Amino acid sequence: MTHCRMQLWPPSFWPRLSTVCPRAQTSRAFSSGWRRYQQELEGSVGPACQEQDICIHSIPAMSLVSSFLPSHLPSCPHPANRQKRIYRVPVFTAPFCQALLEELEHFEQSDMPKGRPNTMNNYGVLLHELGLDEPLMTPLRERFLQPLMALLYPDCGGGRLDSHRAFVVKYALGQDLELGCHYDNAELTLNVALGKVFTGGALYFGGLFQAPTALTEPLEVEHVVGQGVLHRGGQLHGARPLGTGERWNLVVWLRASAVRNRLCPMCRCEPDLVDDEGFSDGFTREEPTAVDVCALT
Ligand SMILES: O=C(O)CCC(=O)C(=O)O
Ligand SMILES: [Fe+2]
Repeated sequence: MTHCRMQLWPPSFWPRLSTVCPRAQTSRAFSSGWRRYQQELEGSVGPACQEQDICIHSIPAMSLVSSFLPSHLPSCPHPANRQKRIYRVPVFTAPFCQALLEELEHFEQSDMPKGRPNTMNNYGVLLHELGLDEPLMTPLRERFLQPLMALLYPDCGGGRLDSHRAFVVKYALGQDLELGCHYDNAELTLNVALGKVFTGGALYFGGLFQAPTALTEPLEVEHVVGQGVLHRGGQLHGARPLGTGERWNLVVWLRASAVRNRLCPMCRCEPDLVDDEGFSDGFTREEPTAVDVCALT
């Protein structure tokens, strides 16, 4: 893609990153961003990107396949299992996945402070730490996932998604290999395979955790690079052991405060809230409905 309207990293990050990621080793997207940054510093902004550059920061360049657009929805999501309401959808093109993987590896190798993606995975990247939450994940949720989820899961808050926790999980020999059976702190989840080359690691799905059924015959779903698997957060699932190679998947826990404010998806009780920053866990304090006293007679 040719668009490169936004910087890949907040400028304050870049001088440090350039030390840990020598330019020769950076991806085209990063290099073009770096070029642009240098030009801006010098006060002479030249052409933003080369034709072949892939910029992962702006929606037009996200390489989302056109079939993801709502107008194509009826034929787009492929039910991996109708009864379990698990769907497969194309999300990213292969070059986009490649560009994103390169950025993830640069970040992994850098000495930037890093949090764990979640309490279960030890390896991976939080998208907001990479600077990709606002420019990439929020538009992905608002413009692409919301209409899709509203159609597929109206009863789970699919039409009322208002926050997310987005992270990439990484599996490799000597690191995390598999993921035990769990449910997500999410009303709905998108899991997109980014690569690389690997064997094993299939996702498996059981019943809803609210109505546990034994995992005697779980549904196995193989990864396809660029494709996403959609499921309800409460659907019990896990990942089979990696055989060989490295597996990286983008996971977006989608949250609807209108649902979780009443029923916490983890403890199944009404939540007891404490103040926190950012999206936090996706709960909100609902203001009491205002009454227009002037209108009362
Ligand atoms: O390993 C995977 O791709 C699944 C990750 C997952 O289920 C999660 O992080 O909630
Ligand atoms: Fe999960």
